[in-house]
Amino acid sequence: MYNRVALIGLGLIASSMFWAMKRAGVAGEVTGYARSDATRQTARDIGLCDRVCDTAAEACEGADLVVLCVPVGAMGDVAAEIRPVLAPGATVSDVGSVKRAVIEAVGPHIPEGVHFIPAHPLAGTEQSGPTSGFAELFDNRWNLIVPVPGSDEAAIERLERFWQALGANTERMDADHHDLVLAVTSHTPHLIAYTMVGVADDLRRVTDSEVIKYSAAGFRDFTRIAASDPTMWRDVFLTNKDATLEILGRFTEELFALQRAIRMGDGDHLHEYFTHTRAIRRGIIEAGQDTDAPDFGRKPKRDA
Ligand SMILES: NC(=O)c1ccc[n+]([C@@H]2O[C@H](COP(=O)([O-])OP(=O)(O)OC[C@H]3O[C@@H](n4cnc5c(N)ncnc54)[C@H](O)[C@@H]3O)[C@@H](O)[C@H]2O)c1
Ligand SMILES: O=C(O)C(=O)C[C@]1(C(=O)O)C=C[C@@H](O)C=C1
Repeated sequence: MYNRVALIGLGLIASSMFWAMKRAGVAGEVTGYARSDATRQTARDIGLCDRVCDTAAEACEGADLVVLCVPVGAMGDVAAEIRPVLAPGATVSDVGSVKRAVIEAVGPHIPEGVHFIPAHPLAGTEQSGPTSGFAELFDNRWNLIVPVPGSDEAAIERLERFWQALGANTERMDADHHDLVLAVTSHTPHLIAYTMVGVADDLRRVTDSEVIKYSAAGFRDFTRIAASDPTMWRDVFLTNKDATLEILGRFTEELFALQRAIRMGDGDHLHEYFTHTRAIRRGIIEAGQDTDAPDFGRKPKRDA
């Protein structure tokens, strides 16, 4: 599908892309670059990339697909660095969790004749670094393709076919809409998990290690999410500021309403609220939209 693919930033997403590309046989040579010597050495040691280069420009020379896999806040600098070697007809894409900020940071560095097609695979784990990737990460996951105005249709379709070969389902989305949707489904939930784990840690002296020892599944999931890469998430909140603040504002209002209901002993309010949220979850399962759910494919119990 592409003769030479360059991966810039060799962490969870780039390494998963490499193994998925090898599984699918969709790329000729895959070159890679990471900022630190240690990461480049690890990549060489584990056979991550056909060739690991010492500069981003060297990795991108002659590439017909370049994928920026660095934290969102580093995308602009990397784009400036590789600009001189980008050949007409090549595609530059990225995997950043925020799209408007990446378009603004990278777009100005894309030379005439080079296709710039941002994308965001909705797949990840709390792990990071070159050894954390695996070929199946994108299987049956969405990858949101966010073409900029004037993007070449054939280049977009080629990138979509590429991601589909890596196991993903693709859909196109406008950048601002993407950032709002992700603020709801990913960014704010991460912030809530970080906060909850912080609260538990504040209580550590009272509860000792019992917080973790006896933690139920919900809190354990919070601690998993709160173990995600701090640089990546710092950049997500700094670059998706407006949408995240909007959703956080709404979240806080709902939380205050629930807090008040608890204080006032308003059981009806609580029951009504939880009935409503349960119906939302069941709707998702019934629509077949959560294939990871343990109850996926089973008929939901109506009156449990
Ligand atoms: N982890 C997830 O769940 C997930 C999911 C989808 C998209 N993303 C996005 O993918 C991108 C990469 O995330 P990841 O999880 O693979 O992160 P990661 O921390 O595993 O890897 C990032 C890599 O980029 C390198 N790097 C950082 N700054 C750099 C710079 N200036 N120049 C060159 N290399 C640099 C790091 O050393 C590291 O090797 C981020 O933009 C993130 O928002 C992450
Ligand atoms: O499963 C996880 O660990 C994730 O948080 C992955 C997750 C998410 O679903 O929120 C995180 C950030 C991304 O940009 C895309 C996916």
